[in-house]
Amino acid sequence: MYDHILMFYPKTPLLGKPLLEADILKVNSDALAPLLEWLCLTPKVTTYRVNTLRCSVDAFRKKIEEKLAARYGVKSPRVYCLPNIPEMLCIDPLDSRLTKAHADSKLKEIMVDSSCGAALLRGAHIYAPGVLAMECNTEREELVNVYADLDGKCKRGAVKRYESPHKVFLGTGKVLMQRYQLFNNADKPATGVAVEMQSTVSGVPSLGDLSSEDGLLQNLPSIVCVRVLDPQPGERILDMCAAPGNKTSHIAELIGDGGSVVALDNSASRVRSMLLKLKHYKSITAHVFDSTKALAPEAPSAPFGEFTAPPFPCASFDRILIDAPCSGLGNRPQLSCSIKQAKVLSSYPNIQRRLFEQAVPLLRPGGILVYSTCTVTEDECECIVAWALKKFPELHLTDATPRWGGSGLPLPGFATCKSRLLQRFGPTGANADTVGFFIAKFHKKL
Ligand SMILES: C[S@@+](CC[C@H](N)C(=O)[O-])C[C@H]1O[C@@H](n2cnc3c(N)ncnc32)[C@H](O)[C@@H]1O
Repeated sequence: MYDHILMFYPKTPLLGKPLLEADILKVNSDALAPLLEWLCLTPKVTTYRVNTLRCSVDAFRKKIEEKLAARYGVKSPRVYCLPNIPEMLCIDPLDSRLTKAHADSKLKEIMVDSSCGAALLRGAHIYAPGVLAMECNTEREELVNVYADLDGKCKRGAVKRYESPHKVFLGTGKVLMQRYQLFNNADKPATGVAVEMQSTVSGVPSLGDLSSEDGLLQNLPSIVCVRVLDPQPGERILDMCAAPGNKTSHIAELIGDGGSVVALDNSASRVRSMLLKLKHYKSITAHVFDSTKALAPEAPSAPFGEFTAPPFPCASFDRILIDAPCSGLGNRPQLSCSIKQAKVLSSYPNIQRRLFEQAVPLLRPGGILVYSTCTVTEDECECIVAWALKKFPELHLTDATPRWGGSGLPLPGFATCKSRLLQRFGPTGANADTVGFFIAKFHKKL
């Protein structure tokens, strides 16, 4: 798919860390190399979720099409909906003639860090803090080659061209801020768009983030995840790890803002910004709270209106989402992974299991529990499901539909018919070129 990129492009986000790589898929080790290479590549399709409480999908589609037409004219890519998820809009990549495969030797260079590089491959422009280095005498409006520094060794503000075997060409951009604006004032770091991307090697249109109260730039599996939860009007729904609230708002929209959505997160700053973002939704209440303590086991069960804050009595909720804290290794493109130690990876299953231990009694018999992660490790995905089914005989695994991902990976002692009920977004089996993600759906027996 990327054979037109002749220069260095990473084949693993964990360059030089083979032991960490091996921890990702311990059982399905044959699938590791293609998975790592896939993680380095950019998903081609961009997705927005329309807030259907405020705006019609057609009206939001029109806004996107106008932006695309202003930028790309008749060569604008297609904007379309998918079956089963009418609130989602997809934007195709650009015609391959508009993608930039090679650096132009006549242009100067700028360097960005790998996370900024990943964002621009997905259509972002370059904000001032993302620029690591810009060559001397680079003028405003000048076109430059943009490279990412995968080693993390390029010095901020460097004047000379940065040379490294691990710098990767990402595309060309138009300079909007010069060196003196970017690097000369340590007391007041520059903000705003520093380089407007013109074309990238990924072919994803460089539109920046068009999110507003009417629509949100959101990865396809995150949208599918709330559709799998399938919230219904009037229900009591718990979102145990809610910030920044992107799935919480989707839940509220699907129930027509008529029901009760309780959003918990243990990060006070993240809950503060979530509250600001979600203030227009009547159905949502948010609390700074450690969800591993969300259950009040001794509390007598009570009508829902009688308990307004956590911890909650048993059987308080009709549906629960555990969108768990995880290693985040499903992020794409990952040019270089920030996790350096195996012990960081191995810390997540512990908290994921503790969240489950609270969620199961909090769910009413007959209720629905969805477990999701934005990662690809067996330990945080299929192994957690296998553990939960053993530990909680009252849980019954059900089909995670609508289905856009592939099946779960096989594990010894875990029946294939069960793996097929899971949704894993990876390099194989999925019907969408998107980020890595995992979804499991459980029904609590009556
Ligand atoms: C994957 S993010 C959630 C993303 C969110 N569901 C969304 O779609 O916008 C995981 C969240 O879990 C929160 N978290 C981590 N440990 C937690 C705990 N013990 N209790 C509650 N939230 C926790 C983190 O602060 C983080 O915001």
